[in-house]
Amino acid sequence: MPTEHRFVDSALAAGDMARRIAVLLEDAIAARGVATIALSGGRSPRPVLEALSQARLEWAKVIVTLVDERWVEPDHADSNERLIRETLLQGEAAKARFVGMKNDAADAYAGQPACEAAFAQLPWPIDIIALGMGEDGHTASLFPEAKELAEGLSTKALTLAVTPPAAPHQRMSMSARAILSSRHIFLQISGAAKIAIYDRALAGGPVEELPIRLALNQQSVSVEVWISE
Ligand SMILES: O=C(O)[C@H](O)[C@@H](O)[C@H](O)[C@H](O)COP(=O)(O)O
Repeated sequence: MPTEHRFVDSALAAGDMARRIAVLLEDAIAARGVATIALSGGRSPRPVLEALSQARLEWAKVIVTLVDERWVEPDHADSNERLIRETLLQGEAAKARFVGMKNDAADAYAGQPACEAAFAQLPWPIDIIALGMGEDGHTASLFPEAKELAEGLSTKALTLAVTPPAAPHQRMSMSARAILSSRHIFLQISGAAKIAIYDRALAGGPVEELPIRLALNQQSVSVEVWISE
């Protein structure tokens, strides 16, 4: 059962999540000399990333990477790398090392081997994996109707290319194996529609129906959820 942090206001939830991330990054640096965090894209993370960017940490000892990426140039409006650079990697936090997913390959499928090689160099397990969730129950870029979903849930690889059934752009995504190769999973849930899907996911059922279940219905990695109306 995940640890839930409930707030009436998403801004308060974002500030609390950022503070908790900063504490765990500090603990990781104290314990191992380095801290790693993998971040999701989309709209929800922005206030968390802006708040985290203000944290007083030894940022040069932090590695920041992505849970997934849209296969677009890093200056594209939909790029998760662009989101991270614009919000988190500012000021002192710009000293962190960023390991992105997008490379020069023409498409995500051609780009996957180089991305996999780069991810294999990260110091696993990742200290914190920050997930979002769509209203279809997807997380990372593991979409319920994607043809690569079964691969994403079963592969030993850390990354895979995905063509979302409805969302724009090919994606590079962490696999379920990569997401569960972590010390802490954080999940942001906001709004009634997502809360209903979250509750349904918790009630159990096939992970293929609601891929967020890969994180919620397991006991090996601690899961904390920030829930706001
Ligand atoms: O690249 C992405 O879009 C994310 O990694 C994706 O999995 C996101 O977390 C959900 O789609 C929720 O997105 P919102 O926060 O915008 O609702």
